[in-house]
Amino acid sequence: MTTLEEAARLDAEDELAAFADRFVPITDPGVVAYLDGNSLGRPLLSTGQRLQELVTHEWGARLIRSWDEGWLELPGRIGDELGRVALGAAPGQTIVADSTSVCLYKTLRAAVALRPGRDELVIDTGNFPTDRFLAESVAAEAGHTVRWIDADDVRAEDVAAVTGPRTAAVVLSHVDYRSAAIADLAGITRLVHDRGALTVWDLCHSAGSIPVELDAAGADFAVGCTYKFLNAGPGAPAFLYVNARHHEEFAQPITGWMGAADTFGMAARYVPAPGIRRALSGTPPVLGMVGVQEGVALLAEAGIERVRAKAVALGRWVLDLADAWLVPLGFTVASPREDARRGGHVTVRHPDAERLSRVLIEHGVLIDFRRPDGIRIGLSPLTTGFTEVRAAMARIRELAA
Ligand SMILES: Cc1ncc(COP(=O)(O)O)c(C=O)c1O
Ligand SMILES: Nc1c(O)cccc1C(=O)C[C@H](N)C(=O)O
Repeated sequence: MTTLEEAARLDAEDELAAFADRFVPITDPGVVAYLDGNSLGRPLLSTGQRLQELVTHEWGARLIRSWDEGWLELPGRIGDELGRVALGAAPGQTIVADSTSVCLYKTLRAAVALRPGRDELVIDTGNFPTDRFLAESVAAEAGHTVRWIDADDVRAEDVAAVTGPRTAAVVLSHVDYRSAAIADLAGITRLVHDRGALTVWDLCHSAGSIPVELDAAGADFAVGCTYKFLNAGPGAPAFLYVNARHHEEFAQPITGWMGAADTFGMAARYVPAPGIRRALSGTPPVLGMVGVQEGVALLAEAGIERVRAKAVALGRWVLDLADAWLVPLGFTVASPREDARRGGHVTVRHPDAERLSRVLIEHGVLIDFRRPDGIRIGLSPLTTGFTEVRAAMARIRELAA
C-alpha cells in the first residue's frame, strides 16, 4: 500500500507526531522533505530560547561566576543523562567533549596503551573516513599494523577472522553510515574480549535513534556525535564513554587542565582526575552543550524505544515505496530489509545517483549522496512524517523516470 490515505493513516497513528511541533518550523516553501537528519538534525525551538537565556543571564549577568554555578559540571551531567536515556550507561561513564574525531583519537590511544605487547588495530574498510584515518594514524604512532576487515556489513565472523593474540583493539561503527546495517555490538564485544582485545564503538548513527546497551554488553569505549539524531546543532560537542572498569588506567593523550585532578590547583605536573573527567582536555563548549542538553531532554520525553519503533516503521514505509516505485526504475535497496538489522536510514542505489541527488536537492528533497552510487534517506522519528516521506519518494520517482 503506497497511497496518500495510507500515509495519512500512519501519520494519524504516530504517537510521536506531536514532537515535530517542538522544532523550528521549515518555512522555505521549496522544501518538500528533510531527509538528512542523520547528518544534521533539525533545531529545537527550546534550544534557541535556552541560548538566549544563557547569553542574557548565565553569561551576561552572572559572568564568570557561572563556571562554578554549573557550567563546569555540564560535561558529566549531560553525559550521565545521555547515558541513561540512550546508551544503557550507568552514571559516571559518559562525558560530553570535543568532536567525535578527537574523542576517537583519545579512546584509540588509551585502548592501545591498555594492551601492551599487542601490535594490531582492527577496523573495516567501509567505516567512516575519520575512523579509518585515525586508526591508521594511531597505529603509526604506536608502531602498530592496521588489520582491515573487507566488508560493508561487519559480522562477528569477519571480526573473528582477523583478531588474535596480536590484536590490541577493534574499532567499529554500530550503525553503518552508508547502509545503516547494525553490527552485533554485544556479540562482537564478547568475541573481541575472548581474544583479549578491547572495543571502540562509534555510535554516531545510533545515538538517539536506536537503543544501545553499553554496560550490558560490557563495551570498553564508545564515542558518538550529538548533531544527528540528538539535534544538538552543527558542530555540537561529541560524547565519549569509558567503562568504569578502565577508569583507573585510562590514559588519554590530550592531557589538558580540565582533565587534571585539580583543575585550578595550577599544579606543576599532570595528574589525571579520577573517573570519566580525565577524558576531558580543555574548557567545555558551553554554548554547544545547550543543544545537547535540549536534545537529550526531548529524547527522554519521547523515549528511545518509541523513537526506535517509529524509525523501524518509517524504514519499512520507505522500503515499500522503493519496491513499488523505484526498483522498476533501476534502483536497488542497499540497506538490510530485516528491521532488526537496519538503523535509522535507508539507502537506495542508482547508477546515476550523484546527478540525481543534485537534482533532488534542487527540487526540495533534502537527502544526501554517498559515494559511489547511494542516495541516503535519513529518517528522524521526532521530526519526519510518513506523508513527508511519501512526497519525497514520489519526487524521486518523477525525477528518475
Ligand atoms: C560514523 C561517523 N563517525 C564520525 C563522524 C564525524 O565526526 P566529527 O563530528 O568529528 O566530524 C561521522 C559524521 O560526521 C560519522 O558518521
Ligand atoms: N559532520 C558533518 C559536517 O560537518 C558537514 C557535513 C556532513 C557532516 C556529517 O555529519 C556527515 C555524516 N557523518 C555522514 O554520515 O555522512
